[in-house]
Amino acid sequence: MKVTIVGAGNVGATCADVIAYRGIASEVVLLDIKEGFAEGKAMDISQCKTNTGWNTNVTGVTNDYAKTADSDVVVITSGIPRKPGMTREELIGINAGIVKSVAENILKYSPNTIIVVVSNPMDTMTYLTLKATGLPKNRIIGMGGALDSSRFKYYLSKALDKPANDVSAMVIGGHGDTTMIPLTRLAAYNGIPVSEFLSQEALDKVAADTMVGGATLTGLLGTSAWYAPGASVAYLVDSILNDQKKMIACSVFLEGEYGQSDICIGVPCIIGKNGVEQIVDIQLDEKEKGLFAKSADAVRNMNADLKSVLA
Ligand SMILES: NC(=O)C1=CN([C@@H]2O[C@H](COP(=O)(O)OP(=O)(O)OC[C@H]3O[C@@H](n4cnc5c(N)ncnc54)[C@H](O)[C@@H]3O)[C@@H](O)[C@H]2O)C=CC1
Ligand SMILES: O=C([O-])CC(=O)C(=O)O
Repeated sequence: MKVTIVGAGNVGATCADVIAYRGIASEVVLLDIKEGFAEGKAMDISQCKTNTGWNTNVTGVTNDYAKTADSDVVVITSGIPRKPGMTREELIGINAGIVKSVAENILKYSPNTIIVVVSNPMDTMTYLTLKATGLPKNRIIGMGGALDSSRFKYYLSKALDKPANDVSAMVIGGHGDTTMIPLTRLAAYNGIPVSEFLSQEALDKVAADTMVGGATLTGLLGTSAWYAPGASVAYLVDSILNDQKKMIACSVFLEGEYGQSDICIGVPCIIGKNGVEQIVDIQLDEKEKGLFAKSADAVRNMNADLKSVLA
């Protein structure tokens, strides 16, 4: 199984590293526009092989799409990250052009691939990729919910003072500081609702911390996060390549689900060898429905800025 990762920066290289050492794919190609950069990252990652015991073939190329031919999955992480004080939405001006041209180049050599979009603003970049390529909706997946849900579980585990892997929880909606919807009502500690253990005030703080999880890290690091983002992409790619049919919150094209159409936004999906195999359309309560509609409005407003790129 072959995975191409476009953009060998912080997120792309981390994703390649996790895919390699976990043996998720047999071949990983890193592609970057910066001369020699992807080659260097691939070499550095490959020199881990003998001390960490894995065999994935990791190579790097400078803008040579021929080397990405016949990829089963392509991950797009190319573009700029935000700096402290910025929103993800402010990246659209530069990233839209990059994502569109990358998606078009990829399809020349991998017409049957499944594309995972990571570059921000991710929901809008996912919509752009779908519209620009005309690919069937099951083959375009935006990664955001897997990461946001892992942050939600992290903050819940801190509040509970219990292991994160004993917590089950999901974030849906847009991948933005104000558009994420942590589904607190459905979060559980070993099957028991977290409201049995935490006050409403504590739960509200967990949800608020989750929503600004990326901004908090950007403030601390000076650029946006990469370890959890890279691992979250690898988790999603694993479910596709190894047909695991995991339920993962992903940004996908909606046609009536959750009362929305003509938009890519985070909802629970079954992810397998065909990409998005099912959108899990659960019943939200009235408050959650309102939040989802508001989140969709914000994402749709952002999509309107794509007019010139899609013309
Ligand atoms: N969806 C999500 O959950 C997350 C999204 N992101 C987003 O992912 C993107 C990448 O973030 P980082 O890896 O931290 O940035 P980075 O700056 O470390 O890496 C980006 C790489 O893209 C390359 N690049 C730029 N234009 C290119 C092109 N036309 N073709 C090929 N490569 C190109 C750059 O040379 C650079 O190496 C950002 O837009 C960031 O906001 C980051 C974390 C999580
Ligand atoms: O915060 C950012 O800009 C990068 C990102 O999407 C995340 O880490 O959630």
